[in-house]
Amino acid sequence: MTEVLELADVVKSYPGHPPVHALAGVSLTVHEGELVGIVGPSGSGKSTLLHIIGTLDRPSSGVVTIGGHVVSTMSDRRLSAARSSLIGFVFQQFHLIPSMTALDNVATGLLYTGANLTERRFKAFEALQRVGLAHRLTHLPSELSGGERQRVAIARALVNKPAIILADEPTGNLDTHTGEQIMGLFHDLNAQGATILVITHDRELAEGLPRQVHIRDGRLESDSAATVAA
Ligand SMILES: Nc1ncnc2c1ncn2[C@@H]1O[C@H](COP(=O)(O)OP(=O)(O)OP(=O)(O)O)[C@@H](O)[C@H]1O
Repeated sequence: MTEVLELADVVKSYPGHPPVHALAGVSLTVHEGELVGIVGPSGSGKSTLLHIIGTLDRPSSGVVTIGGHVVSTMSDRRLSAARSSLIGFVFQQFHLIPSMTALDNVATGLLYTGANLTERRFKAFEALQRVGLAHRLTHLPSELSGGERQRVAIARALVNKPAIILADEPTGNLDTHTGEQIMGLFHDLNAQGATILVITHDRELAEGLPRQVHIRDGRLESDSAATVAA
């Protein structure tokens, strides 16, 4: 199986008296085609891990490899160019552009690829089809339900076929039923081959995922994949 993500002894410390070790030596391997929940209580280090896996921040020490690229030492310029092919982000608050149609919101996921507008819109259309929103292309975010907004955000995340889809509390802003539909969509996309990491404080949500990694006090507390393998 191909390794898509590897964290090797990742430490992230914030200066202070005393310093805070938000990540205190995290090692984790995720293979292509996995659907993994990273679960932990408030203050456990989830956001810090999200920023580091998402290449938005760098570890104090340790190595992060995504899709075969060592991103922890990559220059900012190369990272900016590569990020959308490495990571597709899905956030709790959707983060759509209010003045843009669903189609153009998704097409923004291809802005740094060099594709022209026609190509970007065509790929955006295909991505919206994959999330079941081919009938909502010209709607603005304000004309969509919460679940539909999150589907647009998921289409934007996957439009450039990133190595990993990284979802931060993706159901946190949705009612229970809609949240279950969004998790169902992640399962479908995963069955089609997408590698997906869901970061959440919600143990129940994580229990519905094939692999769960628990984090506490900046350390991996347990990994269901390791339990199965042991
Ligand atoms: N910029 C920062 N400077 C100093 N300490 C920080 C900084 N960011 C996070 N921390 C500390 O690092 C630890 C982990 O924080 P982090 O935000 O990663 O946890 P979390 O699991 O995402 O929490 P929550 O679910 O409440 O957002 C906490 O003790 C936090 O106070």
